[in-house]
Amino acid sequence: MLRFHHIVRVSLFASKASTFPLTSVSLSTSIPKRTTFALRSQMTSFSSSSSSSSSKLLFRQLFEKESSTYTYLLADASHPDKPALLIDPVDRTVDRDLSLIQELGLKLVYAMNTHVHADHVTGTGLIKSKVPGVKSIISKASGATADLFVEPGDKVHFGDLFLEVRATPGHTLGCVTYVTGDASDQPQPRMAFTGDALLIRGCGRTDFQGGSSEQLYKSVHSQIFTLPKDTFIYPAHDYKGFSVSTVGEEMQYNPRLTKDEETFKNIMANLNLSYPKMIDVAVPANLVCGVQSKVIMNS
Ligand SMILES: N[C@@H](CCC(=O)N[C@@H](CSS)C(=O)NCC(=O)O)C(=O)O
Repeated sequence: MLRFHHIVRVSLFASKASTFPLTSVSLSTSIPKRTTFALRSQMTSFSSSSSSSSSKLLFRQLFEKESSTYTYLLADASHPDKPALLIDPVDRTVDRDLSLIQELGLKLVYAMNTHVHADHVTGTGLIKSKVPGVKSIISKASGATADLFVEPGDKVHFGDLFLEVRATPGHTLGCVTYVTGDASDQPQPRMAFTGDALLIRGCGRTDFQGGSSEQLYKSVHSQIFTLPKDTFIYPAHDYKGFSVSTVGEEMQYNPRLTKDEETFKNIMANLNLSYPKMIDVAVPANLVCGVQSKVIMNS
């Protein structure tokens, strides 16, 4: 048995208000080496034969229908602690998500956001109040408060698995994409949780919260379209009935991002979308990772 230190990030910042004063976060646990990964998505399983015992990614895509938001549950199911994380939880579906986590025998470690959402209140604050010890994570560039801040290149470890952080601003200033690790012992194909930067056959709007069509175009082309073509795309929203795509598919068929930059900017300047109904509630609440959501919703 090897003793591993699961370092979330060597230079990870804890917020001033955090009760988590470490500059690096470690789960020190005895874990075996692994050979096999099983991706429990709707469509894929895979294996790696690089070492001598097994490790499994447990993966669930969850949907919140009022805001058409996807929440993602990932866990290292082969680790004794079954550490898990949620990406982009929604306040309305926190109880559903926590019940599932309990039923699956997982230990929720992180509640993460890809960005400060404008259309719904994050579930992060509620989760923290219901599950002591869970740490909230968001990008430093978001300007939001959280327990832990990530920056481009950081790795978020859960058990033997990890997510890499890529900066994908443009929809908002602080948007990041979380990508499963680039290593032989990590799930293959890789998976990219793109938030609102890249949607399936679409992309996030760029008309508020520091949005910029120029920046979004560069983000997607330099940080997402450079991933292997078989990388799965898992967005934060879908309004058309899609659930998953791939980098190769979006490079070929995305009606906005396949265009040249000038055409893209023109498309984005003429979307004429009305503002999200909840923007005035959601943005202030999400800037504090949803910890005020109950107060705001009840007042
Ligand atoms: N009608 C919805 C908001 C829909 C919307 O604006 N979605 C955003 C992502 S959430 S801020 C977006 O970027 N859409 C891109 C697109 O092309 O639709 C509501 O009122 O909440």
